[in-house]
Amino acid sequence: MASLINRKLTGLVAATFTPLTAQGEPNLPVIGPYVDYLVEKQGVLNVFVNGTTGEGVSLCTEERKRLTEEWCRRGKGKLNQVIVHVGCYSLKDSQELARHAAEAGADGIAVIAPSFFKSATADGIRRFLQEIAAEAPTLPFYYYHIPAVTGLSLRARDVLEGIDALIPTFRGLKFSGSDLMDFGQCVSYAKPHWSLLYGVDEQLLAALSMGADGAVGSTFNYLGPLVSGLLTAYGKGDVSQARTLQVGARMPGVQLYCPLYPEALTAVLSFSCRCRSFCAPP
Ligand SMILES: CC(=O)N[C@H](C=O)[C@@H](O)[C@H](O)[C@H](O)CO
Ligand SMILES: CC(=O)C(=O)O
Repeated sequence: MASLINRKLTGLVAATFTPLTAQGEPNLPVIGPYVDYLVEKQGVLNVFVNGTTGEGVSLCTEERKRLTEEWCRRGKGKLNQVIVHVGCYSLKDSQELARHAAEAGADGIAVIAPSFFKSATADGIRRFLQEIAAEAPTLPFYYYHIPAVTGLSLRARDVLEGIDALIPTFRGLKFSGSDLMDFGQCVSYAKPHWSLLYGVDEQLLAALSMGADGAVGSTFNYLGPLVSGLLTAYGKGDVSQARTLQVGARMPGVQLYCPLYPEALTAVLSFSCRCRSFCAPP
């Protein structure tokens, strides 16, 4: 088997939602059917767990660990890659989750920049990421850039500068921003073994044309076949068809402008996986 670190992540990655019970506990029995639903109905073979859509930062580390374990256990032999978001405000919590993800059998980890106390410099962010990545030295590591949520004004390209010297496991970027100039500069700087994954589903086609290797998004939970068609059309050079699929996709328009989106997504998936689930407050 190719070592984890050498497997390039491409194609669609579903940013999974987190099913909770009415008592606010992770609804673990839903994860098995959720995996089957993604594979069989959506044709999506990679997941990004405990991220924005998964409301990871609203969960405690114990809950995140239980979810990680269940996704890794249920995904085994069915999913290609389970990427776990381990970013927290606390460095030590993030390190603990990074170690745990490795033990649980995750295929990679990702970290968002902390955003309450914002690290003013790219160097500060790189060091924060380095201290987490070092705790899981066998796992591919991805930086998760999502400026509209973190409020961080630093360009992703600046964070990438020299990052592989600090983080030998660095394997790419999840870029959830609409600044395609910054994204293009990341593409231009990237090493061939990095994956540049785009995260604003509504303009994926534009990011493909800038060089995206794949995409991580919430809408691939329910628009998998359509977006796979978009990737195929683009791959064949049929931009007209890809555009028809992109603009016809009726994507929700960046979630942040749509405050009820997590609730709506939870409802759709509760229905699809035939179970009732809830979101994390607030
Ligand atoms: C803010 C946010 O959650 N962005 C997601 C990924 O990063 C996207 O997948 C969006 O959910 C998607 O583009 C729908 O607006
Ligand atoms: C879209 C995404 O990557 C997330 O929800 O974390």
